[in-house]
Amino acid sequence: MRSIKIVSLPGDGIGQEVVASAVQVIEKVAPKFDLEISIEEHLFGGCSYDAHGEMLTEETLAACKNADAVLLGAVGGPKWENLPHNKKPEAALLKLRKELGLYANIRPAKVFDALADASSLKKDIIQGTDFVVVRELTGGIYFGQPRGYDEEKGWNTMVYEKYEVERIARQAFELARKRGKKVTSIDKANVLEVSQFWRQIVHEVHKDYQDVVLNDMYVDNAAMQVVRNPKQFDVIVTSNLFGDIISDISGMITGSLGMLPSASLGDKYALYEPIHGSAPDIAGQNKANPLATLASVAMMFENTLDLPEAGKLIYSAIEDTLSKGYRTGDIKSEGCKLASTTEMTEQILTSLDAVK
Ligand SMILES: NC(=O)c1ccc[n+]([C@@H]2O[C@H](COP(=O)([O-])OP(=O)(O)OC[C@H]3O[C@@H](n4cnc5c(N)ncnc54)[C@H](O)[C@@H]3O)[C@@H](O)[C@H]2O)c1
Ligand SMILES: CC(C)[C@H](C(=O)O)[C@@H](O)C(=O)O
Ligand SMILES: [Mg+2]
Repeated sequence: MRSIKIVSLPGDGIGQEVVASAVQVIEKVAPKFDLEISIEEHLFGGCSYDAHGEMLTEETLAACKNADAVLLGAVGGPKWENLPHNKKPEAALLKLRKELGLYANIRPAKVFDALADASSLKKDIIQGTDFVVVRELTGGIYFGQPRGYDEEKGWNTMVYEKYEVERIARQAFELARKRGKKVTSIDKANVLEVSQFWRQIVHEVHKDYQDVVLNDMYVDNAAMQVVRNPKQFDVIVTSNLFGDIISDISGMITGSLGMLPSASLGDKYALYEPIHGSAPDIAGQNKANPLATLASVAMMFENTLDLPEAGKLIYSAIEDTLSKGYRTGDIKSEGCKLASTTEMTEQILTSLDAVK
């Protein structure tokens, strides 16, 4: 039996609810693949601040560095919104990503067949959509210096070093090789020098991947193209801020933000998290869609634990549950069986035993 240690960071708001669901699924799947998984929960974000006066304690950080993989819910919420900028839960999330060197954020946007009518967009536009946003996660305007604001002005700096663009471009080309062999690099090279630089480096890296088609797209057009014709995309590679925005837009394709998982990968560590936030508007009401987090767990089994079959099993259970008509409120449609977070989880657990 293989022993695996996972650190879970439920965080704030619905983070607590969706990670509770994920823990049950991990515990159900692990024995099927001869895994002994220990899940160690730590405080992170606003809840950690309330308990310890710090959003990310040294202890939590050390635990993450000592784990095979980290599973995160979400952080933030109105309670901590008025703290100084660098003390907010969101700043702690950036610190965690930086400390763990998680430069590649892989955000798949795949439309489940059963949900082709959950989006307000036309079914023939979204059905069959399957692309991945490869978002640079530890650089760009999120981290550039100088940054700050005073009474007269506010400022941030968007910087990319050559090695940062090279390594994220390689991730995207490697991924495209395993998929549809097409990369779209999204930038704002018509205005920003940093984007011109980005484009130049991506094209240099492309010389090593001539079997993959590369095209460039400006971010404003890309935002429109993602909802106009999402099937044109295979792998999207882009900077930290543009990737944040483009991936949330994908929520319109998949039916909800609650359907979008992610893997944040570096050379040493891996963290898995849904792309959505703590959803204060529905927190504590047992309404959150756990499927983005469960799909993140599937990615964890596929990547870090090298068990693609376990990942597939979770995806099949999601497909099965959706095809039986179970839906949380965010993806509900006429005639569906409206389910709470816990009911959805129970259905997934049942499906995990039923599907192959
Ligand atoms: N990774 C993270 O920890 C993360 C990501 C995004 C936002 N945030 C933080 O979360 C807080 C709230 O941010 P926001 O409201 O802009 O974005 P959000 O993603 O929390 O919510 C946006 C909308 O989507 C809905 N939604 C999101 N996830 C859902 C789910 N799983 N099931 C059903 N509905 C879901 C919410 O109810 C809300 O209406 C902020 O403090 C923000 O900074 C954290
Ligand atoms: C909360 C925030 C710092 C974060 C980001 O912008 O990266 C979130 O929006 C995300 O997409 O994970
Ligand atoms: Mg975001």
